[in-house]
Amino acid sequence: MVEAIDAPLPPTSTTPQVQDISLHGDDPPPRYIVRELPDLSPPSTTIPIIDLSRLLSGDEDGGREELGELKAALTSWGCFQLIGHGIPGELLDEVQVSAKQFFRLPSEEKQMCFRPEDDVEGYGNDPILSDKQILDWSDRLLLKLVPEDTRKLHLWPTNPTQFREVVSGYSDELKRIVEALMKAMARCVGLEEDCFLKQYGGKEMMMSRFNHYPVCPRPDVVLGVKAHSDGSGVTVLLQDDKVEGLQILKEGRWYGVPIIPHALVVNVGDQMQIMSNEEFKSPIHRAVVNSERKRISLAAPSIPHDGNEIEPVEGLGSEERPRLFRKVKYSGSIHLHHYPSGTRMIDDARI
Ligand SMILES: O=C(O)CCC(=O)C(=O)O
Ligand SMILES: [Fe+2]
Repeated sequence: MVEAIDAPLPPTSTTPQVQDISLHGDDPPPRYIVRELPDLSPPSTTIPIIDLSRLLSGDEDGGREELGELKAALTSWGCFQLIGHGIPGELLDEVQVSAKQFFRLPSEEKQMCFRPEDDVEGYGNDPILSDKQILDWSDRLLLKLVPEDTRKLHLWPTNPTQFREVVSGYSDELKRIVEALMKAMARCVGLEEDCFLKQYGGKEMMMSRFNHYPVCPRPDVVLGVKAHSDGSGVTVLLQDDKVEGLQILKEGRWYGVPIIPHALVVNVGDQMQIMSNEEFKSPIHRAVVNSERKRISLAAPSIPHDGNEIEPVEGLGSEERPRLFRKVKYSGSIHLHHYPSGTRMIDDARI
């Protein structure tokens, strides 16, 4: 993780896109060299696999068994591979292809999507908040998906032409899945199924972060995304269908997460760790890069509406396990402040 930052500086647009640095095949500039060198081939692990269609089969044996598996996954790894989610494989393939086509365009053609100086949405590299910050070897396109009427469509790619339709279709599917998962997460620890969703106040937000990791001649000294936990309630990640790179930290060791075709990687975020009084873990994870093949991923964090207050739900604290967090007001800018410095908003919320 990077060192704590000093007072934040305004983002600057003068740093080149990683894609452009990568085109020349030069070694990464010093700003990208991490202090803690990544292990490029850690043990691969089968993180738990959860079947959503079984989870939704109610009180039948399969449903109950799957709820037990879900609880085990959330309390141990804080993440799992989701299968049986009902999203057609062709749609997932189209999302991958559309993202790859967009990233492949030369910088001039992505101009209309460039992140404005005063915004977090749009296309750009790791936002720079401090001179000391070590930069991620990735470019990203950040777009709000939900609420639909707050989408900044002027930053959404028009090339490739199918991008908007495909991503909107995927967003509708994600909304359905996230709602079903939030309810199942409550049920698996014996709570009212709406208890987590209620804290979203009916005004949830879902972002999309398209990550592009260009090839790097020195993957051993950079990170695509530095070690972090997500600031979300839950995040649904569509991994590249061919190139691995996601790693998860468990009990002090990094594990590589293998690709399961058309499965989605779901992880608990800090908000859910707070709401569940730390029953569920928000895992530390990172992405490594590759000297031969570029990689993409699409993370969709689902978060309470800016300004919503969240706290551990009633029924999870006990004498042995007192309430661990105070009530906190969530704001997207809190997470953005913490991410570059490698610190966690969740630690500020601890009692
Ligand atoms: O690319 C990946 O596999 C991980 C991306 C990620 O963790 C994120 O965007 O929050
Ligand atoms: Fe993440």
